[in-house]
Amino acid sequence: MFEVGFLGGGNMARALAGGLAKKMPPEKIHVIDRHPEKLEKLAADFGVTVHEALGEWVTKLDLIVLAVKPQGMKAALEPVVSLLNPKGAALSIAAGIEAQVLRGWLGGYPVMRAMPNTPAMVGCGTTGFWAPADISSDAVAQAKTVLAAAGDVVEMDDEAGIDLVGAIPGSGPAYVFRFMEALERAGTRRGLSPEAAKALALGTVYGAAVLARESGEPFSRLRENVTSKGGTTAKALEVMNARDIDEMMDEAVEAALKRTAEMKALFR
Ligand SMILES: NC(=O)C1=CN([C@@H]2O[C@H](COP(=O)(O)OP(=O)(O)OC[C@H]3O[C@@H](n4cnc5c(N)ncnc54)[C@H](O)[C@@H]3O)[C@@H](O)[C@H]2O)C=CC1
Ligand SMILES: O=C(O)[C@@H]1CCC=N1
Repeated sequence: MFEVGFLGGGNMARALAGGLAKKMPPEKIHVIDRHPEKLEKLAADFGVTVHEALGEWVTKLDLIVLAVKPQGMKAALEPVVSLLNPKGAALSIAAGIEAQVLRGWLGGYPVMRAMPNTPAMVGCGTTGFWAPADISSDAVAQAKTVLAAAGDVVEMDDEAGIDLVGAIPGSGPAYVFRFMEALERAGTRRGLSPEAAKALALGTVYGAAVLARESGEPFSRLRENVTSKGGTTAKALEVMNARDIDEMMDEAVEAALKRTAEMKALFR
């Protein structure tokens, strides 16, 4: 079994390490973070090996997962370079920093990229994964093992696919939560208690998602199943269509992609 280390023990690392701890010996999962309280919680919850400082342990890692915020990545990698296991590889989950750039910061070390999302915290992640052609099959298999422990993994043909994964399932939970907030507000405005409004909005989205997944039907068919001719749903959908929800989502995804391009340019 391989040894994996997470550089950064924040939200996403916690999600991935927590999932992985159920699939492999947790002591083979290492995490370093600047916040001792995050490390204590990771060790207590999952039994993973935690470190407050870099050291010899890094030299034994087969896979190092780069899980700090993009802005702090370059500084975080500098002291790591001299400790890297020459037989290993890196997997970055950071948005907007290209593999080539990371590879440069890591002195030529091989770098794969992934874009997870926060539902990974409950094992329901949707993660995009891409590996350059010169990465060893062992490293690819290890990276996929790490990512698959937190949900579905979709392999991308090229690195640009990672940007799209970022703009759809990566940021997407926030789009859905924003919709849930709006539905909840529509309830409270009409006199529902906050608890009831929250439960109704959550049940709506949860039930719709499970139905879509289990039935495998096209979303349009599922929508039609709800929409009786001349009924209430049709009237509500008329309002949404009049505001052009397709155009709105398209613009939202485009804005996320534009920001990714800006970030990539900043880090080049
Ligand atoms: N939150 C999300 O929905 C998604 C985040 N990502 C990416 O995942 C990465 C991590 O994001 P989050 O987990 O949300 O951030 P976070 O802020 O929760 O975690 C980052 C952690 O890195 C630690 N850290 C920073 N510099 C360090 C250093 N030099 N050495 C050791 N630890 C250090 C911080 O203390 C923090 O705990 C980011 O690059 C982000 O782009 C990717 C997909 C989705
Ligand atoms: O907003 C962000 O930059 C990160 C990347 C995908 C989700 N969160």
